[in-house]
Amino acid sequence: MSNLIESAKKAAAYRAVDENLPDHAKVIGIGSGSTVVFAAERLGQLSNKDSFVCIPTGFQSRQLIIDNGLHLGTIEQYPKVDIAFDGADEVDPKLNLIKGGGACLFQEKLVAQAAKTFVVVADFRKKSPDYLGVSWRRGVPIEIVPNSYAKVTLDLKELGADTVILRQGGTAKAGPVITDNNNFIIDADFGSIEDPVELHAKIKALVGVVDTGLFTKMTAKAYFGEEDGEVAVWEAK
Ligand SMILES: O=C(CO)[C@H](O)[C@H](O)COP(=O)(O)O
Repeated sequence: MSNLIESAKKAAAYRAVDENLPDHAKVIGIGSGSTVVFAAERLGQLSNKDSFVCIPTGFQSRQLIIDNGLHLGTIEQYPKVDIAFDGADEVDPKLNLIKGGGACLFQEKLVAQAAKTFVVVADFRKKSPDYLGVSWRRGVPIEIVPNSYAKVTLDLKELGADTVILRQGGTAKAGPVITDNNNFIIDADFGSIEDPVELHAKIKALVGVVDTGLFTKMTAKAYFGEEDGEVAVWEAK
């Protein structure tokens, strides 16, 4: 199973890069997670890789850029990104996303929103048949300023979350996960999300919230590596 999933991720990422990289691209965003590893690998194989800079979305992503011999830039230097590639935890048919499973959502959203074209790479498990929150059952990741966690927890329950969990480092760290921006992550389960735009707006309005893992109206295409080796492409309508 794990080989199958790795092959699916690789097939989706390679095809997404091959089909979407504009000839003139000078600034390319690189997301975080295990699937975008293959997008960075593919970019590193290009003969013209000295002609563009790559903008990371966190520590892991910066390492990917360096390890693949790509030129590293920052979003402060390059606030206009030609195209960005990133993974997702769940994708609905309207190309709304849940992201932040790897706790990198704020910088991922910053780069995605700065990008002219935002392309998702994923394996078949990330597709939702209708709404977000159906196949990804761990809740919506929300980055918060640390000392707001108790208040934001109460606020999220008032907004209707069934469970609100401050994400812990587990065996890797005693206490909460600290993001690349020195913040905390809350995972709030709202069940099936019929209107992610409205839910995002309500959560984002809470004092203490930096951003949510609901990415709406920003994805142009999503590439899914399938179990049979094929790649499915969903496009924004
Ligand atoms: O949002 C993310 C990190 O914050 C990742 O892009 C998302 O979790 C998908 O990761 P993977 O490709 O490993 O499934």
